[in-house]
This record gives sequence, C-alpha cells and structure tokens, in this order.
Amino acid sequence: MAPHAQVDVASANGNGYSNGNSAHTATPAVEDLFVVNSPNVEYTDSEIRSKYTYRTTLVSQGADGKYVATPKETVYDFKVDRKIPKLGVMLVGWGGNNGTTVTAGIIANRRGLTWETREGPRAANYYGSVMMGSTMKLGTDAKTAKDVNIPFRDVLPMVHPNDLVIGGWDISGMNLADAMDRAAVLEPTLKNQVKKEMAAMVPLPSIYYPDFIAANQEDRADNLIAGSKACWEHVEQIRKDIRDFKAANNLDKIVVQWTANTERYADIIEGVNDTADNLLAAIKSGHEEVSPSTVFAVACILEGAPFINGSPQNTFVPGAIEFAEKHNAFIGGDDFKSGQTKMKSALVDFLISAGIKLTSIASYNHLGNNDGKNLSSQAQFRSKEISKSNVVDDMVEANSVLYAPGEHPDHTVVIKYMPAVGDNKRALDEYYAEIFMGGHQTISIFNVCEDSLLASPLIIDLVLVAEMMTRIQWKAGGADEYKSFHSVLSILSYMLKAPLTPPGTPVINALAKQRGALTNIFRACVGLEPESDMTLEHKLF
Ligand SMILES: NC(=O)c1ccc[n+]([C@@H]2O[C@H](COP(=O)([O-])OP(=O)(O)OC[C@H]3O[C@@H](n4cnc5c(N)ncnc54)[C@H](O)[C@@H]3O)[C@@H](O)[C@H]2O)c1
Ligand SMILES: O=P([O-])([O-])O[C@@H]1[C@@H](O)[C@H](O)[C@@H](O)[C@H](O)[C@@H]1O
Repeated sequence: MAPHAQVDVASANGNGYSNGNSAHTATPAVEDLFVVNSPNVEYTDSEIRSKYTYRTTLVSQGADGKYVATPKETVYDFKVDRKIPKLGVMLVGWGGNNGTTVTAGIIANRRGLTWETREGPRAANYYGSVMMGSTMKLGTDAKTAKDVNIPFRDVLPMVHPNDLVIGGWDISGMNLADAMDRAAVLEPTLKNQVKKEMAAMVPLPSIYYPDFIAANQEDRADNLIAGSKACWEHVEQIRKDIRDFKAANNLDKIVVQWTANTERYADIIEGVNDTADNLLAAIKSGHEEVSPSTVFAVACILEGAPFINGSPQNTFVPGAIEFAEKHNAFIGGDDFKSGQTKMKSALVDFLISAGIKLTSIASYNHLGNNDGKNLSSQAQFRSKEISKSNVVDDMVEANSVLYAPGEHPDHTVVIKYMPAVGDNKRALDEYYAEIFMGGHQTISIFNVCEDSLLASPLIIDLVLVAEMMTRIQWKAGGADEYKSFHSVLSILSYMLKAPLTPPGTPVINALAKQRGALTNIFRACVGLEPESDMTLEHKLF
C-alpha cells in the first residue's frame, strides 16, 4: 500500500484548522489491488459502474397456510465516484475520552509512532476498525481454489484515516493535550509524542442545554455558545463553524459525529418534533424539548454533512428524520457498539441460531470515566439502558421454534460509576439457557473493555463508510436518473448498538448479518456476488 500523505491532524487556534502544509495523496485506486473482469462492470477514470442482479425470495402464504417461496430478481445499476476527497471530521465532544483518543490515534498512525510500555514497544495500528483491520473474501484462487482475502478497505476507493483532518466542538475549553491527560486512556510514552500537536487543538465552543445531560457535567461547561435552550442562532452558528472549518482546511467534504455526553431522551411531542416543519418551528421558538444533538443534526443536514450519533439518545426525532429525507442528507446512529453489546449481539446470535434457548441475560458493567459519571444520572442511564437492551430482539423474534410470540429472555442491564477503574470498563455478563432434555447452560463472562480504545476505531469506520456512501448512487427499472441511498444509513449498523433504519424498515442487530450487509453492498458496487460460504467447488467434484 502506497504510503499516505501526511495531512496534519487539525492543529487549531480554537477552530480546528490544520496547518495545511501537506499535499493530499489519494489512496491507490481500487484496480491497483484488483479489477473485476465482467461485462457487468465498467471502469472509467472517474467512476466504477456496475450492473448487479439482486436475488431475493418473496414468500406468500396460501389459504392452506402453506408458504409459497418465489425467487425474485431486481437489476440495479450502481455508480461509484472514484475521486477520494479531502475529508474533514468534526466531533461533537472532541475533548472527551473518545475524541482525544481517536485524535491521538490518527496522529500516531500518520506518523508511524512507536512507544515503550511495560510489556515492551508498541506501534500505532488501527485494530478494531473493520475497514482498516479486517478482510473480506474476494473469491477463490483459479488454480488452487483457496480463498483469496483482501483488506476490507480495498474493495472500494475509500479515504484513508491517516488523511483525515479533525476538528470539533466541546463545552469544555480544555486543549486536547490536557484533555487527553484528563481522559487517562493512553500511555505517557505515546502522549508525550503527540502532546505538542494536540496542545494546539482547542475545541470550538458548543451549545449546552443543562437539562439534557447530568448535572455533574456542569463543571466542564466553560466553552459555551450563549443560550441555554434551542434557538435558530445555534443552528446558524454550527453551520458557520462547519463552513469555516471546510474552507480553512480546503476540504472537499465533512462528516460530523456526536461523541458528546449521552443525553436524556427527548419527549416526542405532536406539533413540536413530530414533523420537519414543526421541528424547525420549535427550534425557532426556543422549545425546551429540542436537544443539543438534534440542533447539531439540523445544522448538519442543512450543510449536507453526514451526521452520526454515537450516543444512545433519540437525537433523530421523527421531525429530524423527515428533515434529512427532504434534504437528501445522510444521518446515522445510534450509540457506538464497542464492547459488551458487540459481544452480546454475536453470542446471542450463536446461541439462538444453534437452537439453544437463551432464557436470561444479566449484563452488568462498571466504569470510571466521565461517560460513566454522566450515566450515573438516571435519565442519561435510561437512554443507555434502552440501547443496550434492544439488541437481542430481532434474533429472538426470528426463532419461533424456541420462542412463542412475545416470549423473550429475561434481560437486565446495570451500569455503575466506579471512578477507580477509569476508562477500563468492566463488563460482567451471565447468559443462562435451556438445552437438551431439561439441561441448562450457564455462560459467565468477565470482559475488560477499554471503552475509548474500542470506540475510537468505530468512530473511524463510521466516518469512512458514511463518506463512501456519499459517492455511491443507484438506479433500477430503466430509470434515467441515479440517486443516493436512503438518508438513514442503516448500513452503519455493525458499528452501532441501536441501529437507526429508514422508517418502517426492520432493525437487524445480529452482528453477522450486519457485517454481511456491509460487505455485500460494497461488493455489489463493483459487480460482485454476495459472499457465499457454500464452497460448492469443494463439494461437487
Ligand atoms: N466505548 C465507549 O466509549 C462508548 C461506547 C458507546 C457509546 N459511547 C458514547 O460516546 C459518548 C462519548 O463517550 P466518552 O467516553 O468520550 O465520554 P466523555 O464524557 O469523555 O466525552 C464527552 C465529551 O462531550 C462533551 N460534551 C457534553 N455535552 C456537549 C455538547 N452539547 N457539545 C459539545 N460537547 C459536549 C463533554 O465535555 C466531554 O468532553 C458518550 O455519550 C458515550 O455514552 C461511548
Ligand atoms: O458498547 P458497550 O460496551 O456495550 O456499552 C458501553 C457501556 O457498557 C458503558 O457503560 C458505556 O459507558 C459506554 O458508553 C458503552 O455504551
């Protein structure tokens, strides 16, 4: 892989600007690694165009109750813009544990840093990122029939995280070097190497509506835009911040992510946030039920910057989703799926699809970071409890052999704030299941999830995939015009606990299905069939 341009992570004078002293080298074009040899795929200098036959099975039920399964084929035309943009990412909550950690991590990778630890030297990496740390099967070797696997990020022309220009907002005005110390996530031997760059980064002032986050966060709030409830001036200020950051860094695009504190849920109120028009009116009238994260969402939609919610609150009230649809703007969420829940979504899928009747899940965790401090407040915990609890629903409902309609395992989620453990969250889980002939299986797991080191690669993946989706268009049925995917980017669900999906569409939490969707949509964009594990070539000979 060709080395990447050293694009300085934004060194800020309060506005996240980079010193812009590096040229931007595009990632090697995708055909440098592979080219698809098919009459259905065309490469031009600017685009990859593919014709893809999507095969599904439609099921109907006859009067006799018997299912009738009818194969269905839909031919799609996909178009991928191959120009890799100079991409900025603006984090809301930039001065937090995740914000400082992901920023330091990108600097360390860009500079190829190594640092000493008690266990010996460590080198910068992107472990935990699906795009940067995992592979997908391209196909099988024509001669040996062995699988050929390629880095996930090479299937489409994606931005490289080393090239990201980072900025953002925080209600705390602490520079990122001091905030990195406050976060207590990274080794001093690493921090010392990035401290100078990060000391020059100061988050932009942000909006702060005290009622939406825990009162114990008030002592951080010293970097504020005036006003303690929603107003249109806040929308316009955030829009200006985005435009200024884009211009100052000569960016082609920006993606915005919420990695600020978990907010309480906003009440869904008819006439306030139930429609796009009502939401805009509510902001203009200063309605107290409009949260800071929803104000950021509206500003990003108006600026055409994809907005992703890494926290569990219901940022995307119905009015916000409708507003995004009206503007063909991308939104995604909710709540990074970093440790305990990611493991749960895989383990539950394994147990239930193995025909084992899971009857009880007890998920306890304690952590000592500021996120945990905020979550020690009931209203904010409730937001997280919802996102951590719903993750098994689809898998349970899909198995009518084990579960009667409406039947589901007992499931409890507990989060306790224990300052001593800092960011090194402890997740203790017990899975209890019925097995053959009245037996039981008990799985007990103790899982130390270093929260920010697990969440930071997800922040990167969410940025890379959201940006990639802005360069993919489709048409079908002989339509003349190409169009973008639906505004709600459900393709991001692998990275999120409570996947936001287009209204009326199903929520999939099974981790393998989520990864399969991401993999196979990207494969379809270069005319490749979905990954199949049938390996008939190894069975039929
Ligand atoms: N593994 C993980 O770390 C993980 C996983 C899933 C979700 N999350 C969510 O990600 C978010 C960030 O996690 P963290 O550990 O970095 O938390 P953190 O408390 O360290 O950082 C949050 C930052 O947001 C800032 N902030 C609060 N309100 C703001 C506003 N209105 N505008 C701008 N900044 C604001 C705070 O000052 C703080 O610096 C939390 O909501 C958390 O629940 C984290
Ligand atoms: O992603 P995950 O490890 O299941 O969930 C985590 C919770 O267990 C933790 O209490 C919270 O602080 C993090 O924000 C994150 O949401």
